[in-house]
This record gives sequence, C-alpha cells and structure tokens, in this order.
Amino acid sequence: MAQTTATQLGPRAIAHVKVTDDLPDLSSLSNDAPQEDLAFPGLPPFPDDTSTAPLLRLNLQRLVSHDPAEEDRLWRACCELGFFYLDLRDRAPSKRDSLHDDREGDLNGEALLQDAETLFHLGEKVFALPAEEKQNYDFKDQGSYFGYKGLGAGVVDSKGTRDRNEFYNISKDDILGVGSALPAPEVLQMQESRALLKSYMQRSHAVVSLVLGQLNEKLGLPTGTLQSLHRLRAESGDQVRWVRSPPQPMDKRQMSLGEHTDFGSVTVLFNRLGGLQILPPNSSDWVYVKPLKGHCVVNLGDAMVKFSAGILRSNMHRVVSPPRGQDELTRMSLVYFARPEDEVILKALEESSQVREKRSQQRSQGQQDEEVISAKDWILRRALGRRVGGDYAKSGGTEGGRTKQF
Ligand SMILES: O=C(O)CCC(=O)C(=O)O
Ligand SMILES: [Fe+2]
Repeated sequence: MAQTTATQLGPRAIAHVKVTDDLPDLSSLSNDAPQEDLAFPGLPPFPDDTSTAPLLRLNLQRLVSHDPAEEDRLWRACCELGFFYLDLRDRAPSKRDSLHDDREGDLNGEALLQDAETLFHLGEKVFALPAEEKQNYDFKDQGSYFGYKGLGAGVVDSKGTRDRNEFYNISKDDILGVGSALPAPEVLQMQESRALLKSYMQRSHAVVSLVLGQLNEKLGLPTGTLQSLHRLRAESGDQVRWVRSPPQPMDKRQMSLGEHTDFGSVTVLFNRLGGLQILPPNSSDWVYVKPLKGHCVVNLGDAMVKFSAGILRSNMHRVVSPPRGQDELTRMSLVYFARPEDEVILKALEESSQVREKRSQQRSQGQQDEEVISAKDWILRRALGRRVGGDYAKSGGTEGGRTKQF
C-alpha cells in the first residue's frame, strides 16, 4: 500500500513553507531573519494552524563564543522547560579557515547536520531488513537495551498498551571500542557505517559537553565537574537511537511512544516530521514540537534533575501520529542520548551552593534523601521496565511529582 511505503525521506516535492509568526515564542526568534525558511524540502509542511511548544531557539555559534545573552537563554531554557532548539547552521562559512575548523574539533554544527542526514538513510536500511533478521538483535533477554526493539514490543502505559514504533539502539562504547562489540546486521558492521556512527557520536557528544560546561558554570560547580561525569571514552549507556513509526489508521490512533522523561543527562534529537509532543509546565495540553531544518532539539534528562536537586528540568514528552498533512508518512527520528558514566551515583552535587541550598530547603520540607543508585542500574531499570513483560511501575523517573524531584 502506497501509504505505508511512503516515508519522510521520499521524493515528494512540496513547496517550502516560511516560518513567520507560527512559533509561539517570538522572543526566541529575535536574532534571526523573520522570513527564514526552516521547512524540510520534499516533505509536506507542518500545518500552520497547529499549536506548537514554546521552545527557545538557541544558536550553537553564539554559545561557542560565550555570548552572555545566549548563555542566559540556555540557562532559562534548561530551568523552565528542559527543551530547546539548537541552530547548528554555520552563518559565516566563508570567514572560517581550515585552522579554525581544526581547532573546533568535533564541535561542528554543519558536520553534525550532515552526519545526521546520512544516518537517516542508514536507519532506513536497517529497518528495511526482514523482521526475523531484526529480531536476532533484540538483547532484552540478556538484560541489555541495546539493539533492536520490534513494533509493539514496548508498552506505553501501565495497562500494557503496546507501542507503535520500532527502535534500533547503538552503544557508543561498542562504536568507540570502549566496550565489546555487539552482534549487528551487516549493514551496521560495514566500516563506512561504523565510521559514520563514530563521527556522529563524537560530534553529538561535543554539543553535550558544551551544554554541560555552561550549566556547570551557571550552577557554580567546580570547573569541569559535569563533564568529568560524562567522558566520551568512559563506559556509559550513551547511545544512538533510530525510532521508526509507521502511519496509524485514523480511527485507531494511539501514542506511538509513551509519555516519559529521558533517563540520562542530555539528549540531542533530529526530527523531520512532527509527532514529538511535550506537556508544558503547569499545563494539561500536550503540544507538538515543530521540527526545524538546520536545528536539533536538545532536552535534559532525569540525571540532570538529580544532579541539580531539581533546579534543572527534564520535561515529559511522548510521540504521537504526525499532524494533519504529515500523518500518512512513516516517521523516523534520530537521537543521541548522553548519560552519566556507568558508575556515577545519581545524587545532588552539593559542591554547588545553589544545589546545597535547594537540598536543605527540600530536607526542611520533609523530602527524603534520594535512593542511592548508579547511572547504569537506573537506566537499565527504566529502559527494560517499558518492554512488554517488564516492570512498568519501576520504569518511572523524576516526573512523579515536581515537588519530589528525586
Ligand atoms: O522520536 C522522537 O521525536 C522522540 C523520541 C524520544 O523521546 C525517545 O526516544 O526518548
Ligand atoms: Fe525521550
């Protein structure tokens, strides 16, 4: 059926739409040309009349150059919503020389966008493999969340309603040679694929380190504290994930990925079609996050809530059918999850006086100390808890009540 074979990467040539005043937070656009075209070529446009989430739009180059206003906006975004757009495009490529590029190392927005683009195509090849073959790479029974999860092999709620997506998770440690290599389909074992994954992981991790460095400073932690808990070459649950959701029949639509907060520290997400929704603070209405060309979406996970005693926010989100006009296409997204190193204990970093004060306020209000748990155990429990047959009740994170952040 044409409907199920059409994908978001397909050749449908649709005129670009202009982003004008349809982003709710206009202040976030104040540094950009108002008529900028941020639609994805070849895809039906995100509908203009659908309300969207008020994510701030930050700019990688301004953060790299320590623009104080941009750093303040980053802090605001991380405390108030825990989600923001990051514009990865290079505004002045002609002014950059090769020396400059070398100094930047892995922190290169344009190169990250290019890697993401190529990885979308690799993901299509992985999901195009026969179902029986993909199933060989589901390692749930060995206690691992890496590898494949089939359509409906996860649950979206405590009633056990099946999800409507398939995943493929690739371990950073495997690709960087830090941990052992997991069995994988041939298309992922090819030298070219592994090199691409490595490059994408390093570049995403560089963005994560930049964000961690700036949050470290704003929290008043000793220099390098947060980065030292997320070293690229230390063993961790960091992973790349492709999420693929086929279109759902109009009369039987349900969530394709259940409501959750991310388990780890910082997530870098590439979307082309709508479908991601967030529940804004103090609201009961889920709203779509509109994908923007040249940008990734960055969000914080529960580890950052725990490290900061709730000063930083990890927001609830989920994936549903794309909005009208996009809902007959297969949706795919690409994610990099940065998580604390395996042995890190998830607790408030009281070397920061802000965190210390927050904790003492919480203690005086009778809030108990957090459970002592390592990043490795926390992530394993939460990831496998949402698989069919898993312990859903134990898959919850810090969202349980914003007054009890951890
Ligand atoms: O597909 C998306 O846009 C979001 C995926 C997500 O939230 C997740 O995998 O944790
Ligand atoms: Fe998520």
